[in-house]
Amino acid sequence: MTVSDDAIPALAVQGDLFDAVESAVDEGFTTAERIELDGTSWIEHVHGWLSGSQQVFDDVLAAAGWEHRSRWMYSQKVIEPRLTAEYPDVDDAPLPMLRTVAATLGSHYGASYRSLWINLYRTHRDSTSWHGDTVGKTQETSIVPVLSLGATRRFLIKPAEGGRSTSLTVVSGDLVVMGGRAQRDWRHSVPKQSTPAGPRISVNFAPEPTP
Ligand SMILES: O=C(O)CCC(=O)C(=O)O
Ligand SMILES: [Fe+2]
Repeated sequence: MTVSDDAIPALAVQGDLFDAVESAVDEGFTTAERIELDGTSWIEHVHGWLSGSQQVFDDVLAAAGWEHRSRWMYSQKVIEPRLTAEYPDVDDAPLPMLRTVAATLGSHYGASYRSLWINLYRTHRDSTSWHGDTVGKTQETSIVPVLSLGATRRFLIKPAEGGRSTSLTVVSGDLVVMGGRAQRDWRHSVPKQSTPAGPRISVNFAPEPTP
């Protein structure tokens, strides 16, 4: 189901024209903090990677083609607790700057990012449950970057076979990157929370298979 534009404005955070800041990424990834999850998987938290992220949030919120997806789980149709916009080709992404972002990520992580999907968590009640990204089905190892915009939320990752989860508190402009076997051996999620939060957008980049 495509969400009509009428459904979105209530979420828009009032942008002040005079506060408009140029957005820019840190090409040196100087604030990257890497956590080795195990011998073959890692997660990296790049704090404040994108500056001027509020402007990017506003622009993506307004321009993306949001869909409210549902899928069959056993015999029940379940509506996902978030909105999504998918762009199999970054050239069709709602903002040209996302192409620059994809290219910068590609050269830093030695991968090629063409395809992306964007999530909108309308409130603290929206979420993404435990999963590994589909790239894990076809690629033994992969590097999946996720750019956060808007409200602060928790990003969790735990071993696929169960165990303690590692929690990252992710603020607007932060980048979270999962690498190695993280999509096969680990599961990640953005849980619902009881503390009220405004809307958050995550931009997820899928790596092309390496030839
Ligand atoms: O929103 C996030 O930070 C992660 C979303 C995610 O893992 C996904 O859509 O596959
Ligand atoms: Fe994911």
